Amino acid sequence: MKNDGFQNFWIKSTHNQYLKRFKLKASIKGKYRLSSVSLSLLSVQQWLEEVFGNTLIAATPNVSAPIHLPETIVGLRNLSTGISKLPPGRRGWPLIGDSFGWYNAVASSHPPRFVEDQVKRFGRIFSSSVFGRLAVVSADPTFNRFIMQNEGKLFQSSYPKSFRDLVGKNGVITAQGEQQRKLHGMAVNIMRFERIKFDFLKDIQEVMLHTLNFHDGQVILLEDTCRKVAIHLMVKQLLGVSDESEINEMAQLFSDFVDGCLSVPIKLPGFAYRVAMQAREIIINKINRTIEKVRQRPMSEVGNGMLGRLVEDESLPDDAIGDFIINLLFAGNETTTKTMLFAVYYLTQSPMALKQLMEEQDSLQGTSNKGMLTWEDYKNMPFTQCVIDETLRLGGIAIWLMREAKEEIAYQDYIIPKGCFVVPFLSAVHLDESFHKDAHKFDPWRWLDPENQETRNWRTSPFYAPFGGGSRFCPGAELAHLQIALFLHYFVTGYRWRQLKEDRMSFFPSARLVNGFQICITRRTDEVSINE
Ligand code: HEM
Repeated sequence: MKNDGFQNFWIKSTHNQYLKRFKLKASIKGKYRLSSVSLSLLSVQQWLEEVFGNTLIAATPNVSAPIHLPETIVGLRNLSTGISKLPPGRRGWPLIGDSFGWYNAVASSHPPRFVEDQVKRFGRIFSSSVFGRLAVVSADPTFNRFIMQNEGKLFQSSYPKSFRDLVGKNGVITAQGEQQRKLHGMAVNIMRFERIKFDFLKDIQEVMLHTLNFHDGQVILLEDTCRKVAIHLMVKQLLGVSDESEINEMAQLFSDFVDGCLSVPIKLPGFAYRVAMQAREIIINKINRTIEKVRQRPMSEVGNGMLGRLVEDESLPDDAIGDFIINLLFAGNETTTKTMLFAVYYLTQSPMALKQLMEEQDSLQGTSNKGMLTWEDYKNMPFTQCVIDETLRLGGIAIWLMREAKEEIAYQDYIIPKGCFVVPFLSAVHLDESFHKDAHKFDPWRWLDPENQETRNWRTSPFYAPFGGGSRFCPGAELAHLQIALFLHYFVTGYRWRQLKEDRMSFFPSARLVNGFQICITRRTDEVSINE
């Protein structure tokens, strides 16, 4: 069998078999050392490794191919025993895996359709290669809950290194174990119900009145408007800044930062990732200066901003506060922006729902000063809440979660290898006809049905989890609901609109409408019906 330090083997990789990772790695090395296209393929591999922070796995489905392996790495006697049972699936081409399939899926208006196709062939839990990493994907509500509930024990979140560098290692999103739990607890505390009620209600409305200010006939891209609203909310809520020019400056920095988080991580000048890195540095410097200022002020003058409260609490060292704030910014900004945008998009397509929502909002009387809504008003918007819940179900803002197996995990008949990427595909469950009747229809009324109340509970329901679950459950969920409801209030009571350009959803690099939802705005005067 010996031949120049290499041995010839037939490695079989079928849907149900997974060749242990080091062997595949060895096979890649062996293979490309003998390949005439080695250099270009290797550089692609290195680039992807940088992007995804992991070694790529090449497995050729349903093919038996001769692969040359360096004798020293192989340990071939283990080959027959080192095969474990992965969920069935399709892993695409060597090296690139099923990246094109996944890219096409997320760039389409409806990524779960791709998952649906796999589910039909392989079942609700299947294996794949997601952007070059061997992955187990789940469209199974029970398994999704299992993954989320076992965060930190069997699974942990998994992000590319470039993303971790940008959001910072001290932030709740990238932190693991004890540190994650501590930071998560702080985020929950800072956005807890009573605080939202007293601290945020007025601030949010001030931002709405300031940013939703259009003249008759104005043409806008609603996506830009929603982004502006969300960024202003963040600046105000996180930093407690109220000076106009400072808000604008921070809004620009925040916007650059968020764009970079969602871009390809090219560190060259002019690229969004580099701009975001620079924005990050300036934001952190500003936060540090603000911390100094807060410390010099008497307690009573510490503002409403979360930063002020964090300094007051004294439970985080200064150098961790910046990362903490930046994490909240990332987690809350894009999600809120897109939910506001998609809600208006769906309402535009559903005149009945829009009419009912407008009637509900028109009927609310701001009882406090300057016509602002009170907490009681907010609690009196049942249909608006249904619209938000339905937008989150159908729009799929956080379509999937990114996890990694911390150890080899046995689930049902399957073995999930340690290090394997694990993807609870939330929106595949949200759009599954077996769990939601007419799942592809925008039907906010479904949430009024008494039979659906258990399903609707986004804290516990396996069938509806727009805010995730387990120890990473979104600490901003209540705040997000409040912000979106108030946005809808000020938008529909102040304006009517006409869509000017066809649009469709895409989910790459993040959830969006490809044309930004171009609309022409008309100020509402005293009419009450949009169907006049
Ligand atoms: C409609 C809007 C929102 C949606 C759909 C949403 C969705 C989610 C989801 C699905 C997760 C779980 C991520 C995971 O398990 O990996 C999450 C986590 C998180 N969200 Fe939200 N979110 C929204 C708004 C917000 C807001 C407004 C904030 C705060 C300003 C926020 C802060 C966070 C944080 C800090 C985490 C990380 C928690 C952790 O890893 O421990 N979110 N969100």
